[in-house]
Amino acid sequence: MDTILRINNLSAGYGDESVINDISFEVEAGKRVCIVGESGSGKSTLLKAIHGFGGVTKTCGSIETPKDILLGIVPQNPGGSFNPIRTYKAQIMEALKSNNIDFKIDEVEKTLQILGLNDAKRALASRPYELSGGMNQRMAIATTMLLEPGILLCDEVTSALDVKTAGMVVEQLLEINKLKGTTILMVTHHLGIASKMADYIGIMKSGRMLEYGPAKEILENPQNEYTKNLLKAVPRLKVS
Ligand SMILES: Nc1ncnc2c1ncn2[C@@H]1O[C@H](COP(=O)(O)OP(=O)(O)OP(=O)(O)O)[C@@H](O)[C@H]1O
Repeated sequence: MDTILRINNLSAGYGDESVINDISFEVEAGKRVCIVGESGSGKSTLLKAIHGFGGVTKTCGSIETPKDILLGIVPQNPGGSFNPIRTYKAQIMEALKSNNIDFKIDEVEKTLQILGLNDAKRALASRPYELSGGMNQRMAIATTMLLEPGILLCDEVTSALDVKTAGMVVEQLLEINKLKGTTILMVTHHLGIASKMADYIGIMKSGRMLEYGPAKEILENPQNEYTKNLLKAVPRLKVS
């Protein structure tokens, strides 16, 4: 399997100050990776450094992806990336146009349906303020997916959702990965979500990657004390 993302000794932060330090890991194409860590551990900063936006500056190391690959990011609060009073259809058309992708209604509706938005016509005619948090989150994932990213970067996409809706969004991300083979890199503070979704898990604390490896190994045989304690706080994990 080809490596689609290689991070070598990366340090990055804001201005001159690094908030993530000496991070190295690789992601194979088509895999699902979850980076888990408590609030402030640097997960969003890592995603922003990979995506190259959000004012994050790289102070050391490298981020390698294949040439011409598009990195799609679903931010923590997608509300901020949409105009609340314009229809999703207008905003999706605009996003596709600026990436030189044709708006094909069948393709758009199919993507919305994979994400559980079965009444795609209604969703497209809606404005963000008219939809629930869960629906807006799925519209954000759908819009990013329509740009055909090689890697889908997801920043805490379930944190604002109730448990049931969060579970649905995770199922739908798994479906996207299965149907389209999209590599997914998701950051979350929820080890339970990582256990459901990830092929590989990285554990971050205080800007460092404490351990990174196959999900089964991290969940069943963690090497780091911090990971062991995190696992104790999630008592009934099952790895399928
Ligand atoms: N725009 C910014 N300017 C300066 N410092 C920032 C900025 N954004 C984040 N930080 C700092 O970087 C550190 C890591 O924050 P980051 O948002 O990456 O953590 P996180 O693990 O994603 O947290 P959360 O789960 O709460 O989103 C924190 O100390 C935070 O205060």
